[in-house]
Amino acid sequence: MFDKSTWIKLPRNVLQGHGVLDDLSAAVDELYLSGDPFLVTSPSPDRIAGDRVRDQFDGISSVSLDRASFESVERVVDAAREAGAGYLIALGGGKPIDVAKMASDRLDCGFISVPTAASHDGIVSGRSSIPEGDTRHSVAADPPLAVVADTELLAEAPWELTTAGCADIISNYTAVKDWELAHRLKNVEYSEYAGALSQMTAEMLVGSADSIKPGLEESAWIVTKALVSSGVAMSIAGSSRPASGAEHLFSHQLDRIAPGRALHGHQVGVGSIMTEYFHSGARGEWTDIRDALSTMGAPTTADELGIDDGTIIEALTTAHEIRDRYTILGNGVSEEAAIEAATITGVI
Ligand SMILES: NC(=O)C1=CN([C@@H]2O[C@H](COP(=O)(O)OP(=O)(O)OC[C@H]3O[C@@H](n4cnc5c(N)ncnc54)[C@H](O)[C@@H]3O)[C@@H](O)[C@H]2O)C=CC1
Ligand SMILES: O=C(CO)COP(=O)(O)O
Ligand SMILES: [Zn+2]
Repeated sequence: MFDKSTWIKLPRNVLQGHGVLDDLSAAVDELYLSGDPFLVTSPSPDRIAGDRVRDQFDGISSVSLDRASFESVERVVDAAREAGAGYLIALGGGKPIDVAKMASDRLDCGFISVPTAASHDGIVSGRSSIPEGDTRHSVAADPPLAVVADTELLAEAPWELTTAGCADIISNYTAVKDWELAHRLKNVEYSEYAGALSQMTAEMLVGSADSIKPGLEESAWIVTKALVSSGVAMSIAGSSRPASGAEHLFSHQLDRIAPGRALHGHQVGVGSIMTEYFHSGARGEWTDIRDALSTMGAPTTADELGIDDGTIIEALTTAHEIRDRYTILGNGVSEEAAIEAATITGVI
């Protein structure tokens, strides 16, 4: 008997372009939602674009968060319940979007993703990434019902947020290699389609490197398209595997040991240089990853991340403990091997 089945959840409307934030209420009308909206944001995005949302939704209640945590999710759930909200609007970077994604799952309602930074590929994905104590949960949640990505707004965001988005996409190269390895060694389920989409997304972004420059709205356009495509790969896979391998474990561990030092995308980019070295050796493709990051202006060294060498080595040797996800790190790399990899690749 044929017993395979799958359920791919994707957004219904994806609006991308100059000034589309002003079409947010029209995009919401198209979804035939009932009840009032509730805004989930964080301080800078609220200051930058909160009023443009409020202007379209009279009297909308809101919560502004400063971090992604299960506590923040509870805060949103309580406040949205109290306000009698019918759906959520997430405005900001990856953190408010992840919190709103999980809260909407708890509230059994939909949410709309309104990124203010092209900094991460959770804009569209059906995963919510939330740290808790010594671990990091990649929680299954529904993807947004709609995405409204205003390239004018995204292009005005600090440039390093866009280079973080580029690096989050470039890390797909090693994430897919880790996924294939886990499939071969541990029989982890692998989707050829999701793996190919994720890898092609990284290849297309690198192919457009010449058009990714500060001050060009086209850069925000190219990077956002890649972030959407990578999020779709995660939705097809039903896991973050196509976009999150050992380089993400390394970054999640840095978030624990050295919180708030560097952006998620920048950390995974540097992680990807070293994990590519583990995959293919000193003459392998780690130089391609480093060069792609550097062409786009993303960090390639510990110094550029603002993180000391010892912390890089600690994160690399303990990254495998973050969660039960088999990668090239296996059961852990020794301190000597970590120092050698970080030194040869010029990270430290
Ligand atoms: N669920 C998923 O599939 C994914 C989740 N993530 C998660 O997303 C988070 C990383 O996303 P980030 O956007 O880097 O974090 P973030 O939401 O903390 O944003 C980074 C900083 O940029 C600021 N910011 C945002 N838009 C701005 C603008 N237009 N102008 C000025 N400042 C602005 C924010 O206030 C914040 O200080 C991590 O927690 C990561 O785990 C990342 C990728 C995928
Ligand atoms: O950051 C992500 C993909 O870019 C999400 O991955 P995690 O599941 O590791 O949080
Ligand atoms: Zn990521």
